[in-house]
Amino acid sequence: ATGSAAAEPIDESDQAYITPVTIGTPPQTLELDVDTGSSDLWVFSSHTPPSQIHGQQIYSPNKSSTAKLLEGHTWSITYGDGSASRGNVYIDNFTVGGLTAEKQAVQCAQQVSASFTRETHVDGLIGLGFSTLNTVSPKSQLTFFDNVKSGLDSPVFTADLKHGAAGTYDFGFVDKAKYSGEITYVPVNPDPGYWAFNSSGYAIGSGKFSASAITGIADTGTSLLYLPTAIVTAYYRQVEGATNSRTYGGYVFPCSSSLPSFTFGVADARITIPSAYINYAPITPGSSTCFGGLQSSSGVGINIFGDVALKAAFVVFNGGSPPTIGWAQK
Ligand SMILES: Cc1nn(C)c(C)c1CC(=O)Nc1ccccn1
Repeated sequence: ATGSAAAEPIDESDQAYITPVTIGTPPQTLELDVDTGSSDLWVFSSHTPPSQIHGQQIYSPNKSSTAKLLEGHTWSITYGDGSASRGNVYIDNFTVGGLTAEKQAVQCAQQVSASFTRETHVDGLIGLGFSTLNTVSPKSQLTFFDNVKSGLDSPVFTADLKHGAAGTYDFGFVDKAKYSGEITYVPVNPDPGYWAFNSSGYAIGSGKFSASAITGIADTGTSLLYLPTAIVTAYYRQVEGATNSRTYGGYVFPCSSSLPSFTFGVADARITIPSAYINYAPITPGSSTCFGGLQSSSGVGINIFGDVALKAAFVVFNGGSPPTIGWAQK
């Protein structure tokens, strides 16, 4: 089997991408944020306090004839940026891009933090990290990918995210039409539960490539690219008027500044992020001060190749044994 689903940016800065899914019988449609940086599939639901719902679509298990409460199980997750959610668990049919997991654990939110409430277009997350990270207790649950993997033509899913346009998540196949040149595969360390890999170095604009092993995670659920401070300060030294703002929590610069591109290595391959992707967004709508799409990972604790990096490439998440990750230009 194979599947293919759209990944729509929720706003003009591609802060997140949403993918339509259906849950239960009759099917209830929600739009979820595919997140390779976590492994919980959770949704706004009929169990979410109305005061915490601000335009999101909800899943009502009591309206699904195939929903079954997973008795005595709860979940609670806190993301690196401090956002959080928690709740109970139902088992139901879950379909993405024409692919159905019959008995998918659908985690219903009974509490979401303010930043999730503010994100009106995001009805929940589909965690596609390794199932070891799943927070359901007392028995942890499998991700959608792990539930459908054995039935896929190939045990893979791919991300083709775009800047300001709809991209796709494909399951079970690698679409040659979506990339140029070759895909370079590198090992993944599944132990932390993330798609962790080593980048081979970086270059700023047309500068020389600096070889250095940078361990990071490929995280579709994080907007920006977070790298070591030394790399980030070297980058913004080339940006007129850039400063590291404590007020805004990162590097900002005049929106009119011209920015260099940023290239990262994957083994001997090179992925170049166009400068436009690094001019991420005005700090507040209409401001002439812009926030950078490349920020330091020192406050994060881990290097994160988020959407700013991912949308410059075609990425293969290979769930075979051993797992690997493939990067191609497009
Ligand atoms: C932005 C950020 N800061 N720090 C410290 C980390 C670890 C992140 C990444 C992050 O939290 N991603 C996220 C947030 C919500 C849902 C899914 N993924």
